[in-house]
Formats: sequence, C-alpha cells, structure tokens
Amino acid sequence: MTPEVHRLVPHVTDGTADADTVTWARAMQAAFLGPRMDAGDLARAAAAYAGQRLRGVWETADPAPVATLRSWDARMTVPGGELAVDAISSIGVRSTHRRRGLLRAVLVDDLAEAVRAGTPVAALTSTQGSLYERFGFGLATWTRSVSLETRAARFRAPDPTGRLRTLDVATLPSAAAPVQDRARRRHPGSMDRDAGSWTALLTGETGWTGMVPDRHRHAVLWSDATGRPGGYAVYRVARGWAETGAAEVAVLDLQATTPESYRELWRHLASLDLVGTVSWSEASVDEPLPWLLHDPRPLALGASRAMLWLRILDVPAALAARRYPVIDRVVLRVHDPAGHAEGTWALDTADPVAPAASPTRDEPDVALDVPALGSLYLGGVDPRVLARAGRLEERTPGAAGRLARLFAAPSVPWNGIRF
Ligand SMILES: CC(=O)SCCNC(=O)CCNC(=O)[C@H](O)C(C)(C)COP(=O)(O)OP(=O)(O)OC[C@H]1O[C@@H](n2cnc3c(N)ncnc32)[C@H](O)[C@@H]1OP(=O)(O)O
Repeated sequence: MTPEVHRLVPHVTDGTADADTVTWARAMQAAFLGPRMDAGDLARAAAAYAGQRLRGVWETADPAPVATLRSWDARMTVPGGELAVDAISSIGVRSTHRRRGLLRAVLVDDLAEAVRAGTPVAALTSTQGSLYERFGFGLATWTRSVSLETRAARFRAPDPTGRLRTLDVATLPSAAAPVQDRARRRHPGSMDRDAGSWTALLTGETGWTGMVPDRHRHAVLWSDATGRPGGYAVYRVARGWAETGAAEVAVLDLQATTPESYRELWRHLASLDLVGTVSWSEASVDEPLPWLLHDPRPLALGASRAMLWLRILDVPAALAARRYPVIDRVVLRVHDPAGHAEGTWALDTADPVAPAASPTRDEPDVALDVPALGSLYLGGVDPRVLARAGRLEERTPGAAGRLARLFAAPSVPWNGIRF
C-alpha cells in the first residue's frame, strides 16, 4: 500500500516555529544523525522553513513523522536566463523504517505537486550518488576543492585595487544579497539564497550545528573604485594559528561579479596574517585562481565531485527558458517512466531570443532517458560523451555533435551552495 503523504505549512511567530514544524524538524534531524537540540533551539532552527513546503508520512498515534521532505521555489540561472525550480532537501526516513518505499512516497508526491504548479524543473544536492536517477534526476553540475598555500602565492597583478570592508551579522545580509544575485547569473546552475540563510552563514547557527554559534567566521565585501560592491567572501578559521603557527582558513562562500572582484578577494584571503592555507571545498571546477598566480604550484586542486541534480518535469518550458549559441532544429525522443517528460520534442532555435520546443511526430535525431536530459540541460556534459557511454542514442548521424553545439554553455555550470 502506498504511504499517505501529508503536507505541513510552517507558521513562524517572532522567529520561532510552531509545534508541528518543530516535531517535523526533530524527526528530520534524527534521520540525518544531526545533533539533539532543546525545544527552544529546535524552534529557532525550524523558523528557517518559513514559506517552504514540508511533507511527511505519519503513523497513527505518533506525533513525529517517519519520513520528511522539504521543498521551496528557487530561481536557478540557465544559459541566457533563469528558471523557477522546485528545490528539494531534507529527505529523511526514520532509521527503523527504511527500505519500505517512504522516500519514494514523499518525493513522488512533491514532484507531482511541482508539475501541477507548472514548475518546469526540480533540483537537489544529494548525500548519496546513486539514489535519484530512478526518479528522473540527472547530474548537472560538479564541484571541486581548492587549497592555496598562501605564503608561497604570488599574484601576477602586483597591486591591490578597490576597497575591502569587513561585514558583521548586521551588515552581511543587506550588503551581500544583491552581490550574490548578480554573481549567480554568471554561472548556469547557481541558485538564489533564501533570506534566512544569510545570518546563518555568518553565525553558523543552523539545525546542522545544533544552533551552536560558530564564533570563528568572518566576512569581507569588496567594492570597486567607484564604491560599487563587486564580491564577498565568508570564511572561518578551521584550525587556529596557535597550534602550528599558520592557521587554516576554510572559505564558506565566495561570490564575485567581475574578474577584478574575484582577484581581489583571493588576494585578500592569501594575505591574511597568521594564515598558511586557505581552502574552499565547493569551488567551481574551472576556478580562474591558478591563472592569477605567477606559479600555480602553491594551489592544490581536488577531484571533481557531484553537486546539483536536475529533474526535467516540463520539457517545452525548460528548453524554452534557456538560450542557445547556434541555430538548429533537433528532435529529441525522451523516455520518462513517470510520464512527466515522456515524448518526442522538437527544439527549434531559429529565433535566438525565443527558442521554441514543442511535441512533434517527426523522427527523432536522438533518444535519451530523462536523467540524461537533466545532465545535458545546463551544458555541463558533452552529449557525445553521453553517446559514448550509451546514455544517448544518435538516430541521425552527427546528431550528438549538433546537440553539443546547441547546448554549449557560456560558462561551466556551477552551484556553490549545497542544500
Ligand atoms: C535531497 C536529499 O535530501 S539527499 C538526503 C537523503 N537522506 C539521507 O541521506 C538521510 C539518511 N537516509 C535516509 O533517511 C534513508 O535511508 C533514505 C532517505 C536515503 C532512503 O529512504 P527509504 O525510505 O529507505 O527509501 P525507499 O524505500 O523509498 O527506496 C527508494 C528506492 O531507493 C533505493 N535506495 C534507498 N536507499 C538507498 C541507498 N542508500 N542507496 C542506494 N539505493 C537506495 C531503494 O532500494 C529503492 O529502490 P527501487 O525503487 O529501485 O526499489
């Protein structure tokens, strides 16, 4: 029997969430092996869910759900524009209730509501790589760590430009939010940050930390010569200087709207006194940082790791929302067992500012499953590689190459915020 999924609307009064939302949050925390919190802390942590959709499966006579899912409407940058996405997180099933179809129940229910609401794409970042393809999600962005030995780093541009100022809890949200909004438009896959996340970014007071403040966080804003803010970095001291004489700093977020702001933020991080290493675990796979340095050897680059998974729910709306660098008409046969994206679709980019995607009876140029379409969508993977892996079938010769030229992105897709 399919478990019955119920929906909860969080109510937040004076920064504190209602009792049902708190119970839901406690169950979710437990599923992720999060820290136990007292009722007050939990109520404050749950307040971050204001305006979001909470789902759960409840057993009779137990106020706590045995399965949880949280989703909200987010904006995601796509090549040439942006798109509404159903952002999904906090999928947790009580440890005593696993492998009975509860994840499936809450996720299928959420995707069905997104379809009804006309949201063309769903997005998530995953704790476990193999879980979500069965629900139609395809891996669309990657991330990698970078680690700079700051004392050996020499910048090619010798002199700092612009102006830096430190931010605190009172100034970070208003100063950084407009910068993040501009910066995210440079990277397909980047998403907006909800209002509540700004203070938490600097204080570290989140459900995952048990609302324990992290007093080692700092933030800095860079502005150009005209005073226009161009970028910010939030970082924490991961290991203090007292132990080794050279502290380790971890970047938590770095957003830059111009090459100059990017360079000056890194110059600032590399110039921090008492620091030996600055690392960022969720940088883009194509960080320009090595090219800013005379000698890239002080910079260690980690292997690329999976980040954002996309689930195309409405093929015409998703395809029409992005722009394409060449004019072509390609027919895609998409297989989707859940039905949302199933069909044969013609993508026609004859009008570069209004590409059209519509159902067609024409013979397909390529055939692919819906996860592969999610992977292609932002331009993060070459369709010819998918063809070589047997994930995309060329029905007309050279079609994968045509698709590669069509879907090529203006910059490497990246989403630096795990959610
Ligand atoms: C977007 C996010 O929130 S990512 C976070 C995911 N949550 C966590 O990691 C928290 C800890 N883990 C859990 O709470 C649970 O184990 C979950 C949510 C991962 C799985 O919940 P379950 O209710 O056990 O999953 P469910 O029974 O619905 O299984 C659905 C399918 O996924 C498969 N599956 C479930 N867990 C896993 C896993 N860890 N690895 C691989 N496959 C899995 C099942 O076999 C099933 O496959 P099928 O449809 O082919 O038969």
